[in-house]
Amino acid sequence: MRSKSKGPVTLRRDAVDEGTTDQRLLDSRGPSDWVHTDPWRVLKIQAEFVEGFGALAELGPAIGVFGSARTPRDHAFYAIGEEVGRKVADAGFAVITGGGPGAMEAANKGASQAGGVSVGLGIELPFEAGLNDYVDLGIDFRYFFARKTMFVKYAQGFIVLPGGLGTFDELFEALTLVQTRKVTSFPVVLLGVSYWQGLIDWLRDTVLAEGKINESDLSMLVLTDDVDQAVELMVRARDEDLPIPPAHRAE
Ligand SMILES: C/C(=C\CNc1ncnc2c1ncn2[C@@H]1O[C@H](COP(=O)(O)O)[C@@H](O)[C@H]1O)CO
Repeated sequence: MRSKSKGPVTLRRDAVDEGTTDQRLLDSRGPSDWVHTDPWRVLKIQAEFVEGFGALAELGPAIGVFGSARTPRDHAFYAIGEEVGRKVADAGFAVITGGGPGAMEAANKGASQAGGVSVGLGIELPFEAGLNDYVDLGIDFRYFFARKTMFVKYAQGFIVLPGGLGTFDELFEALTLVQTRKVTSFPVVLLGVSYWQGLIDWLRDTVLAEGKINESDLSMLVLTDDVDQAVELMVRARDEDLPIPPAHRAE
């Protein structure tokens, strides 16, 4: 009687199939179009989560720093980004950025040169930029949503430098997750009063006034030019588990 075992499964008579699982795995002659299908993509997505969680699980307290990929190295906000990275690292946090150029590079530079943990969560883009030179622990993601999960899972607060669409996306993702209680509250500081004031005014005078957000949503945001104040807020939230003090909230 023909009989075959496949793991816990026993096959007999006509149920017996040809070859072994290993043979099928190692055979390169079959169709390969399945690598372009969604089930295969799901496995790649899973792999990104596994790699990300594996690399960051033991990171310790960390602050996410967002900001424009286009901030030139000779711009004042590049220097401020370096100061943020350095002071956040000096306060005992790892710095997590998008790993790209501009404000991200500045924050990674400050953190790395201060001897801190400088993390970059890069993203595959059509215009290849690669991880900046100051990323000491880098992970490259294919999928934006997997990468964004890493920011909110491993950062305990966010400092947001002036930026464009990518920065807005990351900022509003963080705010939405707090608003919908998908994450417990964390401090969010907008650094650069003159850059961000217009957004705060619009949020208060239009969005809040029209009842599209609550006062508590707006009060999640702290607006300042003072890097020390931004870092102090992160430290207080970590050490004292304090809610954001009302005096620091955006007017
Ligand atoms: C524009 C150029 C490269 C872009 N490279 C990026 N690498 C990593 N992360 C990026 C990149 N661009 C955007 N991001 C993410 O969005 C935020 C900045 O976006 P913005 O539109 O510039 O504000 C940033 O925090 C990243 O996480 C070539 O110079």
